[in-house]
Amino acid sequence: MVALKPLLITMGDPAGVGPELIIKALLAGELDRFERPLQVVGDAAVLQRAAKVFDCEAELEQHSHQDWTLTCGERSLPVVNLSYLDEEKVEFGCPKLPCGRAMADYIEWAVARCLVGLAAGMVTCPINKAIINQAGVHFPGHTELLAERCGVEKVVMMLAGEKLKVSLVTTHLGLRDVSRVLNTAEILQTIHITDQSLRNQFGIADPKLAVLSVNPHAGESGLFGDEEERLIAPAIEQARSYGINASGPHSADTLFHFAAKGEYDAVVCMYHDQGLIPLKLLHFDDGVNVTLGLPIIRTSVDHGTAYDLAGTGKANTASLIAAIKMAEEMTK
Ligand SMILES: NC(=O)C1=CN([C@@H]2O[C@H](COP(=O)(O)OP(=O)(O)OC[C@H]3O[C@@H](n4cnc5c(N)ncnc54)[C@H](O)[C@@H]3O)[C@@H](O)[C@H]2O)C=CC1
Ligand SMILES: NCC(=O)COP(=O)(O)O
Repeated sequence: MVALKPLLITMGDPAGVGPELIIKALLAGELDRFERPLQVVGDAAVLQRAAKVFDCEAELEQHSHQDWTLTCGERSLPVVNLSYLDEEKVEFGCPKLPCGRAMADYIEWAVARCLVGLAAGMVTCPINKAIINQAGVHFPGHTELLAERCGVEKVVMMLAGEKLKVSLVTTHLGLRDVSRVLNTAEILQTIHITDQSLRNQFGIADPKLAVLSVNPHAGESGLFGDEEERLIAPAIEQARSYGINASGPHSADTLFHFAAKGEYDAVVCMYHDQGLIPLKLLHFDDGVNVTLGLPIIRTSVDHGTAYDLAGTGKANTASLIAAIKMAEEMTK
């Protein structure tokens, strides 16, 4: 039998909840349920320290320069060790510069491994976007970094839960810049990539997409802005001419009520918070962030570093588990 390629889990910010989520999921036996091997990409000593949060002694065994095994109780976890952070520099809940380079290195290693076909996909734990930038890695998030490393011009950030899926035309930028950068071509690409991914990766035969407006009341016939008539409606028209079942521009205030009842397979949103507020209202615990349009599989937790919880063991593992399950589904 051919050995299954591993799914890589990047540890995220060593000062955030990523390390303890991995350990908590491991101790709860959640990671045992996967047939496919999992490999953590991070810092073995930081993971060992995270085990102490759960009063669990974790042993480390080094096999080669990078390959380690972390054993907590009955369970073991292979770790690709990419950093040797000084414990004093990794205080729980206190993001620091040396962690910035380390968390970028975990992502870089994982994406390179996926691109050469040595891993089945990557699941990411949260990073601190400000700190990776301060460390000289100039990307606003995983999504943009991965697009660049994979040589893809347009990818789509989708946040997915059982009741609601949202995909975003614009991602990490200030609200005042949204209208300035919105354009018909990118709206159309977002609709197209969302449609293709729902068909090919989520197994939905004829996805029904709702495309949102950006202004109140869908612009009220131009009284509150003209992006709907000028930019969004032409994109929807073109998408429909390609056979995509897209409608809109819908008023964002009412549309989510119907989408959450199952009337749409996904909602195409114009900016980050437009989609993420309803998504997190419904799926705060178990939502998954998935990057559509990449040549590799990448899913992620839907939340951030949760510094207020780091070191308490209280952070919920449901989003990490859902992200691993989704990545596994996408390999099929
Ligand atoms: N994919 C990624 O790498 C993401 C990274 N971030 C980064 O995270 C940092 C903090 O961002 P915030 O806006 O504070 O969002 P956050 O998600 O870290 O925290 C917001 C609130 O949600 C709670 N929370 C988060 N995850 C939780 C979990 N697993 N279980 C229980 N409660 C949880 C936190 O305790 C906090 O009260 C920022 O630097 C941001 O850039 C934010 C979102 C995604
Ligand atoms: N709020 C979701 C988010 O910002 C995710 O960013 P990324 O690091 O996955 O690009």
